[in-house]
Amino acid sequence: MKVDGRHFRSIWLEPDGWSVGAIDQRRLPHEFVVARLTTADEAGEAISSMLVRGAPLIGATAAYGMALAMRADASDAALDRAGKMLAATRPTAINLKWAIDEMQRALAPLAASARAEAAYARAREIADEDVEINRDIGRHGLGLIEKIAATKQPGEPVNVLTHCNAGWLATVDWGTATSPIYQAHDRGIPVHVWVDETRPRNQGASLTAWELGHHGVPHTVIPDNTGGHLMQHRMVDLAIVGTDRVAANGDVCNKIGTYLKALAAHDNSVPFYVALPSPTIDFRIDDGIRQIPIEQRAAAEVTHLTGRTADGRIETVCVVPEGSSVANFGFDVTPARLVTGLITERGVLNASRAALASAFPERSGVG
Ligand SMILES: CSC[C@H]1O[C@H](OP(=O)(O)O)[C@H](O)[C@@H]1O
Repeated sequence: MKVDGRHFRSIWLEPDGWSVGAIDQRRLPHEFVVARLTTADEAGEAISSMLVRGAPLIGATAAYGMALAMRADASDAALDRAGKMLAATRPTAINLKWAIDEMQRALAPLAASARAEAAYARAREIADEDVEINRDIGRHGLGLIEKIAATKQPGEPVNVLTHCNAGWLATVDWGTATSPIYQAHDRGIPVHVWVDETRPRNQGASLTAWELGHHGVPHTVIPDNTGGHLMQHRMVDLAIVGTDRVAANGDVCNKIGTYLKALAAHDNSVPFYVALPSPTIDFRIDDGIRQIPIEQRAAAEVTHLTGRTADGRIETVCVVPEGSSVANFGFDVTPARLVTGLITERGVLNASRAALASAFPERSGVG
């Protein structure tokens, strides 16, 4: 997407042909800083520290991490070691495992001498495929927005609520939940986005708002607990969120708080859509609530806030009393029955095993 007139992806191969550039998302929205990854360990640290985050982007970063590993040491042991190290960075987004499996499938049969070049080629393919997939997600989701826009008065916006950041910063480009929004906006359809701040890391307030602002999309940042009130007062036409893993039965794992939004949407008959690329589907499991591992992150993400002071200094402050216990569950699982539809690169599907298997037969046979 464009930032101040320049086109960016969230991650890219540098002109040197081997090192990897990435936007340091921990510094947004106040500082636009680009990081340069030169080793597999740096790629792993970028994922663990959330320098990069978002299921598809985590996968693309791991793919480039495998390429960086092969550049340094293309032995079987190094291939195995890099895969294990990167897979251990974060447990919930299945795109990470998918990308590592894809890379190992491409590299294992090759002679060590051929692995580095092949690794970079496959990593670039994974990144480019993500862009195309997300563009198609946007095209299918656009139809949903267009249908609602047809019921509005001229100039009256379609009000979309989203949670966390499932924008172009969470992917290589376009985003998943934001792709339909960008495509509607770019076609002149009035849209307005309610942006859940999304505690504790505030990916909505600091990333989604930043993205939408740079793209000129009208939006309003709201405290996480506001969505139900807005839905009760018919101020939300539909919700579109992203996801880190979808179980074969259509259960959806996403940033903590998504389940509560889905409950409020169900109670107010607000359509609740989940946008996802097919690598996010985990056909190996069919009970998301019991089987998807939920990452628990550091207490400091809850107890401390980082922001910019009025005189421009970046500061971190504590907002919780010493001695209080803290729980920081990163994700929750929304049961398929609360999901109106899954917006994928192959169309808008029911949140069901039959619909997922029919749309992605080549993947549903995964043992
Ligand atoms: C397009 S996937 C976005 C998905 O990933 C985010 O999690 P995190 O920021 O912790 O990587 C969040 O669940 C988003 O919906």
